[in-house]
Amino acid sequence: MPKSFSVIPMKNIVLIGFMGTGKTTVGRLLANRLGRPFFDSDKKMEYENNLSIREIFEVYGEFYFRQQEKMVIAKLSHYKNAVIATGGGVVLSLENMNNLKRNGVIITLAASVEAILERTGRRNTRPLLDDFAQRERIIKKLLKERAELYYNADYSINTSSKSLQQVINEILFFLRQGGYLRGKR
Ligand SMILES: Nc1ncnc2c1ncn2[C@@H]1O[C@H](COP(=O)(O)OP(=O)(O)O)[C@@H](O)[C@H]1O
Ligand SMILES: O=C(O)C1=C[C@@H](OP(=O)(O)O)[C@@H](O)[C@H](O)C1
Ligand SMILES: [Mg+2]
Repeated sequence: MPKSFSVIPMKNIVLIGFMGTGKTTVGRLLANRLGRPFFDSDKKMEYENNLSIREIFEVYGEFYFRQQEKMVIAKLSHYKNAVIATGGGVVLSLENMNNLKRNGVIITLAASVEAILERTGRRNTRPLLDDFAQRERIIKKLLKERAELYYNADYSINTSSKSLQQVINEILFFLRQGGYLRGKR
C-alpha cells in the first residue's frame, strides 16, 4: 500500500465562473496550497496554439476558440489530482461540463458587476470586453445569458467582497467537509 496520500487518484478541483471572478488567480494559489498541479485552460490553449487568447480570437474567431477550448477541456478532464481553472465561457458547452464533472468537483466563483468591471479593467486581455465604452452593458448581457449555466456546480462562492485568502479558505472548508481532500492538508 502506498503511504503517501498524494498518489491516491483524487478528483480534480475545477473552477468555473464569469471573467474576473478570480479563477486563474485563485486556482494557482489553491494548487500551491494543496501541492497539486495547476492548469488553466486558456494558458494551455495559448501554449498549444503558440498564440495569445487575443490572437486566437483575432486570427481565427470565437468559433475556432470554442473548438480549441473543447479539445483542451477534454484533455484536462483526464488528469487526476489537479486544480483546473477554466475560461468564463466553458459553461456554454454541455460537452465541456460533462467532461469536467466526470472526474472533478466543480466550484463556481461569482462576483458582482462592479467587482467584475474593476477586476477586468486592470488588464485588457479579454477580447469579449474590448469595447471599453460598452463594457458594463456587455458584462450584464453575458452574465444574464450565462447565469443559469454557472449554477451547474457542486459549490458556489460570491467573491465580491472577499480577499483571495478568504476565497481560498472557503474553498478548502467546502472541500474538507465534502471529503474531497484526504490526508493532513
Ligand atoms: N477576491 C478577489 N479580490 C480582489 N482581487 C481579485 C479577487 N479575485 C481576483 N482578483 C483579481 O482580479 C483580476 C482578475 O482575476 P483572474 O484570476 O484573472 O480572473 P478570471 O481568471 O476568473 O478571469 C486579477 O488582477 C486578480 O488578482
Ligand atoms: O468568458 C469568456 O467567454 C472568456 C473568458 C476568458 O477567460 P477568463 O474567464 O479567465 O477571463 C477567456 O477564456 C476568453 O477571453 C473568453
Ligand atoms: Mg482566467
